[in-house]
Parts: sequence; structure tokens; C-alpha cells
Amino acid sequence: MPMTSPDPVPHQDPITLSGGAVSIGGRPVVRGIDLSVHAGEFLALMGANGSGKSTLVRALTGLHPLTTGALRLFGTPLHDFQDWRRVGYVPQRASAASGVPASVWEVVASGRLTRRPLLRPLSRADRAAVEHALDVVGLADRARDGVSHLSGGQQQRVLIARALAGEPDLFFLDEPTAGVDLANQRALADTLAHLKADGATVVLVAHELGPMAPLVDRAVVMRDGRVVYDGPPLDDHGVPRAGLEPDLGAHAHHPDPAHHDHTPHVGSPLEGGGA
Ligand SMILES: Nc1ncnc2c1ncn2[C@@H]1O[C@H](COP(=O)(O)OP(=O)(O)OP(=O)(O)O)[C@@H](O)[C@H]1O
Repeated sequence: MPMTSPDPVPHQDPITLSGGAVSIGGRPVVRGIDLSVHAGEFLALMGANGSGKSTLVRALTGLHPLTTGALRLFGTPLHDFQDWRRVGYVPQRASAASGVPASVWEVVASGRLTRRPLLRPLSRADRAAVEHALDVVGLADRARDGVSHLSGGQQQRVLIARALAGEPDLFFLDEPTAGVDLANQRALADTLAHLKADGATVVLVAHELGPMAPLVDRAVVMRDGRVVYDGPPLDDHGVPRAGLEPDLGAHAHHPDPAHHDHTPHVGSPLEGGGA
């Protein structure tokens, strides 16, 4: 008769951070973060400029060291974690061109680098993954073009395709829609819908969700480096969106053009302001 294992089942959440803090130049930028992100979750990380979203994402990807705290990726402590091919990251305001005369195909194929031995030619599986990624972002017909000939929104999609080509289970995108027109935002939402349907975990940093709103399962709002709300996605009035028609959230516009701070009013859901 099998005995009960003395060891607990390994904690396989893609992200588990406890007591996470980051100080930069002695100034606390992120603090007191306890965050578990579950497999298949689509999380929107929101908050005003400078609230610490990018720094938190950089810490979660191991790009910026935590000052204190314990981070596990897929159950493995960060310092032991090696399975980076499971993690995709599209940084904020990245330029795919950056002066390098690479073709769209080359940039996307570079996303397979972590999957194959150095200097080996692309395998058939590599090529299939690159073609699929280009297809998903709607750039299959631009594969041979130089990246620098594409618009900013298309370049952003090239970077997303590069991360997709690595077939990540955990995908970080830092403000992928900043400065991107609505057509490209919709194309990105379609892409992320595919990823979500495939069971990937997504952490999306965004000021406004736009067409991505219907995909979001959970919103985490930061203010001054801390998490001040963690729960169902909010609409423009700080009310949890659960139960609303997705399109209400997706296409709502703030009536006041002077309103630039899109931070949800995090107090109201906690005060029971929801309809
Ligand atoms: N490398 C750095 N050196 C100094 N200060 C930094 C650095 N990186 C971030 N900060 C500061 O940390 C704070 C949080 O920045 P962060 O970029 O994480 O915020 P954010 O919420 O992503 O903002 P945004 O929406 O503008 O991207 C800001 O005050 C920022 O000035």
C-alpha cells in the first residue's frame, strides 16, 4: 500500500514571490510584494507612472535583483532556475530595429536561441515555430522585410513573435500597446487570446487594457511600490468587471480628455461600490 509522501507536492505556480522588495539607489521602489500567479492566469499589472510595475516585472524575470524576498519560478528558487525557454519577455518601449539591418524572420528566429545548441542551423521544428509565430502576429507576409521598414506597432509585434517563437509557458509583456494604434492593439489581443487558449500564463503591464480587457482574469494595481488591489478586473470606475459585458470594458473611453491617470480607483471595490 503506497505511503503518503513526507514531502509536500512541489509548488508549481509559474510565479511565487513572497516579501519581494527592490531598492534602487537606496530608495524603495517595490516593497512588501506577496504575489502568486497561477498556471493559465491572465494578470494585468496596473498603476500610475512610476508605481513600480516595470521594476516588479524585471525582478520577476530575474533581470533586476530583489533586495529582499523569495522568488520561485515554476516552483524552483530563482537562483536554481534554468528553464528560461519557458519564459518570454517583451520589454517596455523596446525597438526591434535598433539600427541592426535584420529581417523580420531573423529577429523572430532569434527567439529560438534558448531552445537549440549554439551555432546549429534551425531545425524543422524551429522553422515551424517561427512561421507559426509570424502567422499569429499577422506578419507572415513581411518575413523577408527589414525590421526598420515596419511601423512602431508592427515592430512591437515582431518582438512579440520573437518571444512567442520560444513557445513560452509564462509570458511577460510590459506596456505592449503604448503608442500602438487600435488595429495593432486588436491584433495583439488576438495573439494573446491564442496564447491564453493554449494555457499560457500571461503577465501584462498596461495603463489601459483596451481590446485586451476581455482576456484579463485578474488585476493587480500598484501604488508607490506596493500592491493596493488584487482581484477581479476593474472597469474605468474602479468597479470589478465580473458580470459586465466584456465589450463595456474593452471599448470604454474616459469622457474627460484631461484625465491622464488611468489608475483604477482602487478603494471602491473594497468599499463595496460595485453594482
Ligand atoms: N534604473 C533606475 N534608476 C533609478 N530609478 C529608477 C530606475 N528604474 C526605476 N526607477 C524608479 O523607480 C520607480 C518605479 O519605476 P517603474 O519604471 O518600475 O514604474 P512603472 O510603474 O513601470 O512606471 P511607468 O508606467 O512609467 O513605466 C520610479 O520612480 C522610477 O523613477
